[in-house]
Amino acid sequence: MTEEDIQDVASAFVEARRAAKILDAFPGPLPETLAEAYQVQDKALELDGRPVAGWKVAGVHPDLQQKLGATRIVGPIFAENVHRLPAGGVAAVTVFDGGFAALEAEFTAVLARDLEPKAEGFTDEVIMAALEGIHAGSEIASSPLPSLNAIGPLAVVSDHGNNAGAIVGPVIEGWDRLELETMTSRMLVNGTLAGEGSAAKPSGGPLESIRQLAENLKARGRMLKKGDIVLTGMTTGIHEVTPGAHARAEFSGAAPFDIDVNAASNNRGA
Ligand SMILES: C[C@H](O)CC(=O)C(=O)O
Repeated sequence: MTEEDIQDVASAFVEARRAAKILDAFPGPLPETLAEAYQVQDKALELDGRPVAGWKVAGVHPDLQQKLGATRIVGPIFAENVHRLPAGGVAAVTVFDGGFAALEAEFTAVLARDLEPKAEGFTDEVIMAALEGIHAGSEIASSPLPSLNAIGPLAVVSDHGNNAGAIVGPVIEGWDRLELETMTSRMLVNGTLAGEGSAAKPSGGPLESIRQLAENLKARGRMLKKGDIVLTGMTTGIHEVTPGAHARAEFSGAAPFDIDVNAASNNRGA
């Protein structure tokens, strides 16, 4: 991609999100590498200008991991799209009506302090020492481009990692001592069970997601800061929704929370 391509693709996604305008195709040449896709993501962050309160991490399909040289991808979460439900309750979230929209039950880390790189790298011990806790949570994944997820990780990274928000629910009781398999999750959409899982679903669990995110951000001259949140990867599936949907997220060791899905409008995009 040329510098002009990067600018044009980033600007098209930022404008489409700002105006809640649906795109009928990827707006320009698709990046050929993840390095190019992150250049688009960084340009979009620069053009958008809103404060970032954290990051989402998603798995890369095993068939694509070798070609892309990664097992995870990441994307930013804007502060205004973070819903905090410390005791459970209901979050009213927005998605792009006619675009891609999905909810995902995710173990969600909150940083108690900056995650500084150490000589030994971002080890489990280094990460655990920087965490305030791991919470029940949900990603609101949405893009103005309905085919974004189907096109694949290069497209997803280019459009803000396909993120439109996060719910940070109650802290998981015993988060710092439980085995990953015993930290279970399930999501119901419109009253029907949509999927079940556990913290073991993203290979290596939440700490591996945070480690790969920290390495990714370091390479981009960024870092995880005190108060940041991290959506550590879907555990029960990618549950596609449309405005008007209602969902419930249930995690072992935490009160449940509910989600009301609304359409983003041009004065409150995602
Ligand atoms: C819907 C996203 O593009 C995928 C994702 O967030 C995940 O797999 O996790």
